[in-house]
Amino acid sequence: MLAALFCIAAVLGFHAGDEPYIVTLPWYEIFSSAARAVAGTIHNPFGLFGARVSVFFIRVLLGYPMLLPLAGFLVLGWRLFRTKPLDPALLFLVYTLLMALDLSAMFGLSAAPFADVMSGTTGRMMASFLSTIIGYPGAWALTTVIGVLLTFYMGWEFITDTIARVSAFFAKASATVRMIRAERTRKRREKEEMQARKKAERMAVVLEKERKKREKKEQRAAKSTPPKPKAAAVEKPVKPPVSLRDEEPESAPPPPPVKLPAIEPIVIPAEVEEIQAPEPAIVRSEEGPDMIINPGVREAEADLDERKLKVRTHDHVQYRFPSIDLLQRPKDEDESYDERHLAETKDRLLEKLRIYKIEVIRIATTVGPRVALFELELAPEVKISRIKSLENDLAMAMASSSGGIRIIAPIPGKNAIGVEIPISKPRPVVMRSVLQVEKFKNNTMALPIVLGKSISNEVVVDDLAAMPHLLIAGATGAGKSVAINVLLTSLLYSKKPDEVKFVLIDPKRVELKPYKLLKDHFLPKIPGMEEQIIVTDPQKAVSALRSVVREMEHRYEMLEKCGVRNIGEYNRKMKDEAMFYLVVVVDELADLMITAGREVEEPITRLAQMARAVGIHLIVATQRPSVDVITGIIKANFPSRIAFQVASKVDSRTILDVSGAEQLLGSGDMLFQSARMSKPERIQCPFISLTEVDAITEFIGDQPPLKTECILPEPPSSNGNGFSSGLDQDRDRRDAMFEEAARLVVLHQQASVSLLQRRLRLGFSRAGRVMDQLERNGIVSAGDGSKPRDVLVKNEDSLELLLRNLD
Ligand SMILES: Nc1ncnc2c1ncn2[C@@H]1O[C@H](COP(=O)(O)OP(=O)(O)OP(=O)(O)O)[C@@H](O)[C@H]1O
Repeated sequence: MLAALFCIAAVLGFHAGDEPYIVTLPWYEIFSSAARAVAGTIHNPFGLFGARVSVFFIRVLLGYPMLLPLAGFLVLGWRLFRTKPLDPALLFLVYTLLMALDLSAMFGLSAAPFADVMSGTTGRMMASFLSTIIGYPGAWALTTVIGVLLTFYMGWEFITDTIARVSAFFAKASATVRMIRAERTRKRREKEEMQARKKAERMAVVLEKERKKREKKEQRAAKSTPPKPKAAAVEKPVKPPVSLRDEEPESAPPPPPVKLPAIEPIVIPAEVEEIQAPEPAIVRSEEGPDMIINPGVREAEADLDERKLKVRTHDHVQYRFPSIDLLQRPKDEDESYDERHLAETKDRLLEKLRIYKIEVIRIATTVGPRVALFELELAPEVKISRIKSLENDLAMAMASSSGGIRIIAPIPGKNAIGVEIPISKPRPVVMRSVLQVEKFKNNTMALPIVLGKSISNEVVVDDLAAMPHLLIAGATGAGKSVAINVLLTSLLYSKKPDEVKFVLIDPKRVELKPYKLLKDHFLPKIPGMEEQIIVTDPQKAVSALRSVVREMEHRYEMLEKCGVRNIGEYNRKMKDEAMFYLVVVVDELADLMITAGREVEEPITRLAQMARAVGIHLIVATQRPSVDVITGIIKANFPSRIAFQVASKVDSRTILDVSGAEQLLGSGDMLFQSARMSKPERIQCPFISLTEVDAITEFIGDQPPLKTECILPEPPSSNGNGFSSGLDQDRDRRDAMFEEAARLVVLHQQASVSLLQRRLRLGFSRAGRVMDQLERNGIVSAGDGSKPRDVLVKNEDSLELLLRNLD
């Protein structure tokens, strides 16, 4: 590589002025005293030797086209240095050599002034030979055709690949710059919003002070008015116009007019005037405090198609990520809200609170995709416990025919209550809009999944690997299947087929059908159930789950051997033998629990308890949120849960431990609870249609399959639960590829899982198992972290003897 680099630099440093000295200086005299005498006059930056090399390449060989094969050598050296497979680099080297010959012959045919440095003696000789035999036009035609054919058949892939890499590099760089800019804008906007909010608060205080001052003046004025004997009622102080404490019964007669001193105009400080800027909007109110409408989060958008779409898998298959254009654009991008409806709702809320004698000093609202959250800050003397006891009454009092009202009392850490109320003009959330954000495009999560949009319109993206398992429950038709499609689609848009695999269990037989098309890319095979790409039979589902448990046990052994604690560390250490993540999706746990009960609960619990560290994660959905399906033990091991609309408070408690899901609106309106959240968060799940799912799966299914098959371990027989005993049986049973693998490692005297993967086209797990069997049978040494194993059998004869004895 260094030699190629030096030659390229020397050729680029070629200077015609050096020629007279060099032609008289043969190679063997380069270190002589005569050479030293001319050294001072050499122009080439690499001295005498550089000049000698450049003259040789340019004058004697092929001229400047020699740079092409030199670049070919450079690529070859680089791949050697990185210990990567050499086949593509060798092909490129042959291509560059042939192209250099062809180009220098072409330049040899031309009469251009620079033709001599572009063709060299060899090029000119080829040109004169060709023109003598087939004439000038014939020679031109032949060299052109050869050049085109060579490029088309040998160099095209490399050229397009290089262009793609370069453009991906620039796209990444520009995305980073855009992200930094967006981040700065976001921070600035946040700061402005914070300032505006503070100003609004200050304004509220100023207004409150002015109001109190006015009240006092009015009271003083009323007192100083001489009493009129026949009009005792007028002695009553005038009630302040704005207060929730204003508890005068509606039937009371209006106070008679009193001549009040002229009210001083309220001087609004300059800074308060600024608040009337559009963000945040303020809804003025004649009764009760003004309402601030929070602007909500504006997500930084990003074009997902600008990332590198064409990638290579570990087994060197080209894979293309699905384009964002397979997803439909939102029909209506109108982000406006109905301010009148908000003001009316706020008035209704205050009216109800007034009945309970609760004073509100500040109101703010955030308008989400389907509901608005009203945050009501209470006067300091109002006790939170009182609010808690009123929670149900308030919900009933505000109840609308469509439901959807949820009370959060108190909002964690605040003396405020939150009331979520459906808005009159819902804003649909579609899959495309939640994927086209910086947050998703530039995420560094192991398994990024989009959950939807929060009430503040923030796109919620979480890492399934950190969750580490997800339970989804809700009544039929509430949006579970759409949510599962959303989760799987998020992973398909961000992960390559060698990074993640799915085991799909669908007792309902219809929901996950479209994913059949992913069989050559994302779905591993399970021995004994090859015909069931998506597992639909409950008994087979048990076997599939047991097979995953085996895989988990096997992965633990691999981590132990490598001396690491989790998949992240393992993949960092064993880059070429990285483990893929495995996501197990069960759509309808109830159907499985009814037919297989304990048999299914056991592997699910085992996986939920242990599989996190080895990159196996569960997504389990059910439409029956009852305790016989979501048992205590399952619940305890699924700290992250999603509840869609359910029929009763009891169901909501079964899923989330709190009520609230019974008040949801359906159609993707959900509550998400994770281990790190104190209260569930309301999120609108994006919508993705079956047509879109079909388009994505067809797009992936049409691509060339991976070379290595991914096969999970054979599940233990269904008699008894013997997971660990199954492991011992597996030790005794040798893989069908065992002998072939043994011959391969002995022939190459090299033992690595990636060699078995590549040469025998085995999946990662299976290759790992075969390697373990080779170790147990004394063919290779035990693995020691990242150090390669030794091959203990030194020749093929000894191996054949050993194999015969094994049988
Ligand atoms: N996120 C969403 N946005 C808009 N509409 C939705 C959303 N999710 C679901 N829907 C609507 O609700 C319908 C039913 O959704 P889905 O099939 O996901 O329900 P489900 O909970 O899986 O029902 P089941 O348990 O019967 O399979 C969808 O066809 C769609 O019209």
